[in-house]
Amino acid sequence: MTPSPMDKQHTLAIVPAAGIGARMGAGFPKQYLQLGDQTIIGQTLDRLLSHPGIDAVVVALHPDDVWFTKLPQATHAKIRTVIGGKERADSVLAALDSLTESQDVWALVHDAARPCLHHDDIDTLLASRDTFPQGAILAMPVRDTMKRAKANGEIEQTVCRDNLWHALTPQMFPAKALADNIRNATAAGAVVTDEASAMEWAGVHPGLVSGRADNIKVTHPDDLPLAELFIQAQSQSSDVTKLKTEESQQ
Ligand SMILES: Nc1ccn([C@@H]2O[C@H](COP(=O)(O)OP(=O)(O)OP(=O)(O)O)[C@@H](O)[C@H]2O)c(=O)n1
Ligand SMILES: C[C@](O)(CO)[C@H](O)COP(=O)(O)O
Repeated sequence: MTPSPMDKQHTLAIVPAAGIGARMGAGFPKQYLQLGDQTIIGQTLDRLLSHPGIDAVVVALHPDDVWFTKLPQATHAKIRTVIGGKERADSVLAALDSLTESQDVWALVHDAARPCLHHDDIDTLLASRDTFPQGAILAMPVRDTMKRAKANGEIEQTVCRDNLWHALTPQMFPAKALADNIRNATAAGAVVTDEASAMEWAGVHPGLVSGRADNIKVTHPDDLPLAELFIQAQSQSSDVTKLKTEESQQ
């Protein structure tokens, strides 16, 4: 049953963090690369742990992970950990299956590799439950002309970009429905690269919630300096906001 939009929404963040970061080529999992004054996953967890609308954070870790316990966030009272799986969907499902809450809860799934998540985006997604009780995802409309490539590297065709969006995370759904649909979709051999894919497989049409362009996924080496710039810009903006608030209170 979908939790009522009017009830206090018990919301758990799920952070798939069991990947090895092959495309980054760092020699260790990219979520433990330095970003600003933290690791990438440390930035991500701080943003989730500090949001008042998130009641707990379940992190799915690689079975051979030796880094997580060294993080300052590892001992936070709101943090739980599980062992992830072979694919991202398996890691998300492992986290969902670990939930012991008796009441219906919402799962807000966010990639560890998206460290620039802004509280404004979390606010907007949480608020979307009244509009999209079936669940919704943060996303960004495609801005560029889209091309499909041929195997030889030439353009095969231009793809119509009308109503095309980039799926981001967090993606938020009723936890039980999400678990059931990931389990059934993957068992049926469906390609499940995000939570919405599993819900769509079950005939659900999740909502699209426009998100910030700085919510990038750190995937390749050239994503890291960009994430650094976004983290610095957000920090300076937050400092300016704090100053303005202090000035207005004087
Ligand atoms: N079996 C997996 C694979 C990925 N992830 C997580 O899913 C998020 C998005 O995946 P991606 O950016 O592809 O990370 P990696 O799988 O580590 O990257 P690569 O594909 O380059 O190995 C990451 O936070 C990653 O840790 C996971 O929890 N379990
Ligand atoms: C979930 C996701 O970030 C939405 O864009 C994306 O599908 C993750 O893909 P990846 O290949 O696991 O990084």
